[in-house]
Amino acid sequence: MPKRTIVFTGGGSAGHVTPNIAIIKEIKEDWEIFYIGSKKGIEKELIQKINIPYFGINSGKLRRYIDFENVVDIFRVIRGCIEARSLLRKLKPKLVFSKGGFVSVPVILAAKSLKIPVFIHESDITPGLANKISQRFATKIFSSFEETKKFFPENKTTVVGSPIRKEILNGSAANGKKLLRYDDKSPILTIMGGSLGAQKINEAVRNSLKQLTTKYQVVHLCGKNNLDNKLVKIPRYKQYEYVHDELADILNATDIVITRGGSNAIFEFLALKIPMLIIPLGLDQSRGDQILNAKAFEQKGYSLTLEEGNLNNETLVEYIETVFKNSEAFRRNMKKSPSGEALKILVKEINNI
Ligand SMILES: CC(=O)N[C@H]1[C@@H](OP(=O)(O)OP(=O)(O)OC[C@H]2O[C@@H](n3ccc(=O)[nH]c3=O)[C@H](O)[C@@H]2O)O[C@H](CO)[C@@H](O)[C@@H]1O
Repeated sequence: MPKRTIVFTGGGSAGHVTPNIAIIKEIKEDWEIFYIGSKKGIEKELIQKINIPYFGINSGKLRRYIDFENVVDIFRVIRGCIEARSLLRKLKPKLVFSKGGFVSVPVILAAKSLKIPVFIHESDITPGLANKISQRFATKIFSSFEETKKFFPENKTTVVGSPIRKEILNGSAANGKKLLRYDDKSPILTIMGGSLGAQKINEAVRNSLKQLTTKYQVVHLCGKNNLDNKLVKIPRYKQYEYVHDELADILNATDIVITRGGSNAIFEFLALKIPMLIIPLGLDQSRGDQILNAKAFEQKGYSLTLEEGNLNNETLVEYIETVFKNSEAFRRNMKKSPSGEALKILVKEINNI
């Protein structure tokens, strides 16, 4: 029997791509898979790395306010819709699966116009603008957080959790330590500033390196173009722009983490039971979704939150100390969290279409 065809979309940041990758890896034996993303976004590199045919379309950044760029972007979105429609007519998918991000909007509009069913997944507590627009065209909506349900029509929304790439759960701590050339004696502290890095966290970490490296062996995932060559010789400090296959081993070797409040990252740390200090992106740079993600995790006793407005060298060291002291309690709470079935549920829903 010929394989059915599915088109995935989503991009702009890794958080709108890695859950798609988790699903793609599970269904690739049974489905013909294509990806529609932007021409230059991070999704292009991530998807080509797993050998899935990739189509780049025009897409405009969606903003909540009106300015000249916005007007130009409306034309880009229209061009994107035309391109997506012509691709979908050619590929004839049974389903479009979207993880959100602005590139997904033209794809979903095109799918709707061709009567192709659309599933969307929202990772954050409050929906992003793309998913807010897309929800009315979606056949089914899935979310990571229970709290998200109220933003979507009840009859088509299901809370499933966050689909996590299986390899993340199957890493080896021993291989991670070998890769880092770190020993078993001091705890390993990993810093992940979101897939695009995080300037303010990078600065605070680098200004506190003396204190941090005295106690911890530090791994700093600092984002593209954020390496600091002056620091390469510092003992017990390793920096990477972005890690791919090595991430699973590094995380499995990690004792404690400093992270942005990006939903996928924090659900991965939860699945691996790594105590977190979450420094969410502030309201000046986002709609505040990470602050809510962080609060929800803190309330459940998985993490501590340090708001970016209060971030400096002293508070960073002080808060990380508190997380370290409470690691056992955090781990105990994380062990009680509902087990991650998201991937299994989504694969089943896709196969049942
Ligand atoms: C600035 C911005 O808009 N951030 C949003 C974006 O974050 P961002 O793209 O940072 O998203 P997440 O933290 O959710 O996910 C990052 C993903 O990248 C992976 N990773 C990261 C670093 C690395 O070196 N290797 C690697 O594989 C992580 O394992 C994770 O799977 O999408 C999230 C999910 O909608 C939102 O919660 C964030 O608010």
